[in-house]
Amino acid sequence: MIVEAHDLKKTFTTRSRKGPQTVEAVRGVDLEIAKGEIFGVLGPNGAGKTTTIRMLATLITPDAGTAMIAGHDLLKEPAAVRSRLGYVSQAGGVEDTTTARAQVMMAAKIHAVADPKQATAEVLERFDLTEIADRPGRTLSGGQKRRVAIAIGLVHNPPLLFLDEPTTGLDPQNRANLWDRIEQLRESGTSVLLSTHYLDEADALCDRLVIVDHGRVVAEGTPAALKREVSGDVITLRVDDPERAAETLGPLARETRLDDDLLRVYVDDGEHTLPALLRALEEQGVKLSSIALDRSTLDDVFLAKTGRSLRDTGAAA
Ligand SMILES: Nc1ncnc2c1ncn2[C@@H]1O[C@H](COP(=O)(O)OP(=O)(O)OP(=O)(O)O)[C@@H](O)[C@H]1O
Repeated sequence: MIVEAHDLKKTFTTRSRKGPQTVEAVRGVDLEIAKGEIFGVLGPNGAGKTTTIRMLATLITPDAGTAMIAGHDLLKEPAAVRSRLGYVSQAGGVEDTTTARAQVMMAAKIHAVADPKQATAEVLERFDLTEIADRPGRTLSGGQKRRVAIAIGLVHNPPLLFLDEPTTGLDPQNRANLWDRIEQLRESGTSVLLSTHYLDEADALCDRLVIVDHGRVVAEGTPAALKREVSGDVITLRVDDPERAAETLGPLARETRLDDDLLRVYVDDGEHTLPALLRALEEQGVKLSSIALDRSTLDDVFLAKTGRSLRDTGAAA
């Protein structure tokens, strides 16, 4: 394991007009990241993803808990931990006035890289940034800035990279480009801890992930295992009498869930359950206005674990 974190906790206290207010941002998180894997932390806004990553990156001190990172104790050997990881914040951390090259070079010097000039040139080339390397940060596109931020995080060649919501705000093309680059990191042996509120990103990129909500891990596993655990397929129906439909279909399903006027029916094999399900509804005189069959998604996992949809929490999917 390159990261083994146990029972991490962090509470923030802020002053407001009503007096001090406390927010339990992280309430006991366990994480185990194997060498060479892309590990995801998926959750809605405010779930505690950034706080968790910042604790593991030595940027804030946990109130409780322990972690070993690349063989070093987070609390006792923070400098050793810091030298073994790259951290790319949500905002990106690219300055407006300095050139991309100067910013990467500065990071190389801070990390006491043996040949900073050479290491800078190499990492810029690796991220297709050589051509724009001598332009100031403010002239770069969103996608280029994100790549510069990753180059800054990787210039000292750490075995572990933390990416906090790396694709938020990027257009689909730049997002796809960054996904490819993150996958290349895995191929080169770098372990990646990635936070995201995008379901498709977690599903496409992560070897394993945790789903966090309100500062706690609510599910953990490979995307496929998590989806299997919830159920194979989901049949989503809009009907005139959802309660009666749910009662009728209960015996045919692993589980039924009513979400406003949408009825979700979780079954092992949707294709073969569908005819029986339609017959049952017809026999009961329930009128159907729409029906859809989907393979289950990580949102179904989130819904099953928390009782709400990740799409409804304000996080785009
Ligand atoms: N420095 C701080 N002071 C006070 N409260 C904080 C601080 N940092 C985070 N919080 C609160 O802790 C909770 C968790 O925040 P965090 O940024 O870790 O969530 P997140 O999952 O990364 O969310 P997002 O997807 O919006 O970045 C939120 O309620 C947030 O307002």
